Amino acid sequence: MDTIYLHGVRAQTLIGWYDWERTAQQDVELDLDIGLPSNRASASDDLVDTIDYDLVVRTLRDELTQQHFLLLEALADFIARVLLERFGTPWVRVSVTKLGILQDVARVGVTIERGHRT
Ligand SMILES: Nc1nc2c(c(=O)[nH]1)N=C([C@H](O)[C@@H](O)CO)CN2
Repeated sequence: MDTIYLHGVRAQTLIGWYDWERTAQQDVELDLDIGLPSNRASASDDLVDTIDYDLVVRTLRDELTQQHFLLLEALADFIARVLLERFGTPWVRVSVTKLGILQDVARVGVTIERGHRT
């Protein structure tokens, strides 16, 4: 399966288990590996035959500013569902990272996979 990757995508959302985290949106970093429904674009050289990664980034940034989550797991699942349901990806790996939220821990996050990799 051909894939598109988008790594180190910064986005903002309201997220956190604790009340103090949910007073303002915070930056999260996304690492996305997105399976393509076909490899048609390799031959056609046409954007309509693939997933437009620019549209993926714009869609996710827009959606995440309108949502709120308690856990990173729920945020990752939301992103996976957008990619599966709206972009037609058959398989996706989503990593979401909080930056500097824990003392002496640079990055903490979760990774999930959804769909089927062929
Ligand atoms: N498995 C998880 N553990 C924790 C999460 C999470 O999203 N998934 N979140 C928190 C707090 O929101 C944390 O970011 C700040 O203490 C704690 N544990």
